[in-house]
Amino acid sequence: MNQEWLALMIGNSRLHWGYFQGENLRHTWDTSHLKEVINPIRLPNDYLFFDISSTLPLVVGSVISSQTKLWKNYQKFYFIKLEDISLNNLYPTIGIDRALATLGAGERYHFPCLVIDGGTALTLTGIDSDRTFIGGAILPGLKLQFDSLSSQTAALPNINLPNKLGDRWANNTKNAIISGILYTILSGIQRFIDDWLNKYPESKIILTGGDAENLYNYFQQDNYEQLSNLIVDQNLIFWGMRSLYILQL
Ligand SMILES: Nc1ncnc2c1ncn2[C@@H]1O[C@H](COP(=O)(O)OP(=O)(O)OP(=O)(O)O)[C@@H](O)[C@H]1O
Ligand SMILES: CC(C)(CO)[C@@H](O)C(=O)NCCC(=O)O
Ligand SMILES: [K+]
Repeated sequence: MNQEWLALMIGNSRLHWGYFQGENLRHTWDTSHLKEVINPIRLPNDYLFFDISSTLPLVVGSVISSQTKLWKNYQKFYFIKLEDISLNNLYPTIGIDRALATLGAGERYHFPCLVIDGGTALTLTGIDSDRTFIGGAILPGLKLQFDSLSSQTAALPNINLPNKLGDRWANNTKNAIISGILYTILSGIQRFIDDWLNKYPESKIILTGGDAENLYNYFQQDNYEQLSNLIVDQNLIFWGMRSLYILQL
């Protein structure tokens, strides 16, 4: 079946969109949060824009209820709730983005899996081979760490995420901030991964979210010995939505 549908993940800093034909994810893009629902939805297709009819089914996951409410009059609106996710032992307040991403990761790469989502917040979420949630962690994401340091101090400048990891022992302010944040995050995540792989040696480790590519590159520059076990996949949440929605097509 090739029915078209839209997937929308309402994240903390922006909206993440996916355009599907049946099971095939044809296009993904990000936009800023909406003030109102504009009709029709505009799908950026490389340099062109074309409009999607508002009758397309829209599958929505959201961690921001005020953004969800904007869609209440949309015709074919499927809102994903935690109860829809076929994973065991999820705690009631876990973010739907974490649940969807781990579901998508397991469906795509097999369970057990550990998902590391480098978003506004950085989260780790681990699922075992019985699709049971084992546990996870939440910390400020990369950009948030840089932003909060500069906004709460007088002398520390705001810095964009660098491509290069740089020297651990820095000798200017900018590089000291980069070193402090990045080396600390990397060692912390490595400890989580190593611990997880001790328990679940056959597990996949999947990086996703806005910072996934950067994190992978930093791990590479740091010569992380588990690099070959890391996968970058920006579409985990969409794979999770697909596995739920496809049943209804
Ligand atoms: N255009 C962009 N806008 C915002 N963040 C970006 C952008 N490009 C890369 N990033 C990086 O992505 C991170 C935010 O990730 P993402 O967009 O996945 O977050 P999010 O929308 O809050 O999603 P989630 O709520 O699922 O974490 C930031 O730490 C930032 O460094
Ligand atoms: C942790 C975030 C902000 C990551 O996007 C989101 O998943 C969320 O709002 N979670 C709720 C709290 C929890 O997951 O325990
Ligand atoms: K909050």
